[in-house]
Amino acid sequence: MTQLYLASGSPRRRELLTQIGVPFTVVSAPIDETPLPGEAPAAYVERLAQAKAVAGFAHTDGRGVVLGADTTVVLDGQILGKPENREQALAMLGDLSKREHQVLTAVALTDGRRSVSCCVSTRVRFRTISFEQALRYWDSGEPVDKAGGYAIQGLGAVFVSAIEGSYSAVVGLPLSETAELLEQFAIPCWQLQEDAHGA
Ligand SMILES: Cc1cn([C@H]2C[C@H](O)[C@@H](COP(=O)(O)OP(=O)(O)OP(=O)(O)O)O2)c(=O)[nH]c1=O
Repeated sequence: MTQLYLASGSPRRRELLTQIGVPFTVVSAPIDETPLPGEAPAAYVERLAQAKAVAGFAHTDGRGVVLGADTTVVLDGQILGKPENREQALAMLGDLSKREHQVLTAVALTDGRRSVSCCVSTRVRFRTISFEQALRYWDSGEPVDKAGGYAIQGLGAVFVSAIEGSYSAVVGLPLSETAELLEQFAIPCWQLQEDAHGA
């Protein structure tokens, strides 16, 4: 069986990959996440996902497959990354209030010879967020390491009035598309533990 490596420090991505029953080993390979001048958001997330996979591959024995992913929030064509401080987080939440935005998540796989990737776009609509709510939300500690300053899987769920597309992509890894990419490297999902069904 091909060994899968997850090049990510994100606990969300670990949980999501575990959810679909794929065994993996985490490798840490931080990269520079600065957008290139004039870079389109979809090109940006796909480039970062590929860069994470390639950087992770350097930390393996060269015989496995490495998965990298990147998530960003896009509003009016602008990339909203992780807020660097309270002011940035409050500004992001204020901008997202009562509007629809896109969440882009790209996934890339490489085995050192062949690389595949995809980018998934999901539409998320927020209800009105008051300044006081944004302040309290910041104080919860949740926005700090999340693209766009919120977590749909956490307290931030109360802001989400509608979603069109992939929920798991918003959290950090589009599971249906990831399964398809894994199949291209003959890595199946649902690798049940033998003792899980009494075998
Ligand atoms: C919009 C949104 C983002 N996020 C998270 C997913 C990502 O972890 C993070 C975006 O940052 P990323 O740079 O995509 O990922 P990361 O730095 O957390 O992890 P790594 O690069 O090591 O893989 O925002 C949520 O958890 N929930 C949400 O609703």
